[in-house]
Amino acid sequence: MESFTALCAAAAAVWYVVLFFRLRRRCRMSPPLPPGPAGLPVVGSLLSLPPELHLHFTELARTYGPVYRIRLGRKLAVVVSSPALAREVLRDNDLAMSSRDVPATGRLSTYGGNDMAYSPVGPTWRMLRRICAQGALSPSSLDAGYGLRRREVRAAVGRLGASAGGEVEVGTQMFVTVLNVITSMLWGDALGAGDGEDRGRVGREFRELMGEMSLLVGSPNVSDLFPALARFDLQGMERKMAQTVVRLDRVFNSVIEQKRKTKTTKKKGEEKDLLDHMLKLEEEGGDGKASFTMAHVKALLTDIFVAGTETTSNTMEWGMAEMLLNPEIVRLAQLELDQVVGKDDVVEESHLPKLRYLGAVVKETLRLHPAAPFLIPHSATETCTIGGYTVPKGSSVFVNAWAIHRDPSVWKDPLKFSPERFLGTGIGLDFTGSNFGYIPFGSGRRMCPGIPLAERMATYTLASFLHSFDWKVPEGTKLELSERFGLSLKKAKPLVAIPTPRLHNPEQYL
Ligand code: HEM
Repeated sequence: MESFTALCAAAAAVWYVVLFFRLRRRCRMSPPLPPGPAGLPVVGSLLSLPPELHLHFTELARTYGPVYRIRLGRKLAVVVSSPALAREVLRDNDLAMSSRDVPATGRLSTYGGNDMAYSPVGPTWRMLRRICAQGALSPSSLDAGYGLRRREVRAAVGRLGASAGGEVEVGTQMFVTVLNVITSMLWGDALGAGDGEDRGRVGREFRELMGEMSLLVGSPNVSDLFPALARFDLQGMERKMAQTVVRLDRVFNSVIEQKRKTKTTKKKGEEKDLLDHMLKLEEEGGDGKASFTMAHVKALLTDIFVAGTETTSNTMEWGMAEMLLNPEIVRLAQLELDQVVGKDDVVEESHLPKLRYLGAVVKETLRLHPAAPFLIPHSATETCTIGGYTVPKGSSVFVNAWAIHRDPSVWKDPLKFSPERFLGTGIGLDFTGSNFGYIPFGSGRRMCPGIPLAERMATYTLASFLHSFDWKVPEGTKLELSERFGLSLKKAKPLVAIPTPRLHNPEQYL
């Protein structure tokens, strides 16, 4: 017995020695963690986070370099801020980095993470992307939907024409236009399709709702950083999100009920919208590879609203603000419009490919004001090496597009708003995500599926607003460009401007 005990002790000792050397070798072999602020015990750097997170994360890169780590409660976050490192995350390690943490607020807004943005890569996510890519966002559907976009943009020009000479909140006008285009695309009718005043009211309410959602999803929440405390909802963010979701859910239920009532009256072959397709798929239970439930229907609707409306309308508001600060750019854009469209006609989407200067204005706007400054943060499903450092499995990975787009080693005179930089032959200076110095829509498998719609809507609406009106800021108002951080970066102070008709024929404003 004694010899057996001695044998076990000797075996355990050998095992410990082997384990010790193995671990030491592994530690020597695996690269270190990225550098970063030490932070406090337990909370890490949580208490030093200011509201404008994009500025803070960009500042930290000046101290710790283009890849650094920051501990936020129990969560390790890695922030990358250079094109080469963005490429390593989004292309070289695309699959391992293609997941996302679902924040507690996001779980509520997406009916349990049943949407596209928070689904892990797999059959459900593929089905949701296919519904968009082959459905409402396919080139043929977008071409077929031009009539709806035209109707909404012309209605917006009409509304502005009616308030000509008075002050208008440009962002609200943009938002209502985008919202109505998207609702028409989703379920065939504009939201608040009553008179102009009603539309304005509903649009404002919906904008508040989307703004609230994007702020709640985009802001740090103790529940995510200390999961053990999640049930206390210490910041009240889940409670607020639940209230917002109830309001949105009411809208969805009434539209779905209406759809079901009119389904029987729809003739065979009659144009179907995205909700028709989704409800059919829901009745069938899925595509054979993944199930599709009412939670998926509502979650995908929410995704498209949250990801599609504020991002696009904020981009247009930033574009107008930058132009109003640079009258020469307005002059050049209007000159191009007068040459391509003429003053006796109205802008059509078919003009857009010829509006190269305005296209460059939109690209430059998305460079200086990327709607999603950190993209939608990714999460590592495997331990990876990025920039020579270890990024452990489970880390959140922030690609700081905002910093990359303002990096002086990537862009000449980066803070200057200069559409001309997109007129040359710059390689990959488009929205495909192939040039990692310019990634307003991300890159890789999780990149934005809404690019074709966003590009058309932003350029078409800006073109119509600039072609139809001269714009000025009210007397005594100082136009400035401060930002408010959220899931979508918006202007801290809404842009207020005065439109004056510049076309002679009143019918062009009907
Ligand atoms: C100017 C407008 C827009 C900008 C700047 C923008 C930007 C982005 C970015 C940066 C991402 C994340 C990419 C990543 O994490 O790698 C994203 C994802 C997404 N966007 Fe957009 N977007 C815009 C408009 C739209 C529109 C109009 C729609 C829908 C109609 C849309 C739907 C989505 C969805 C569903 C995702 C999640 C995709 C996934 O995870 O697979 N976006 N967008």
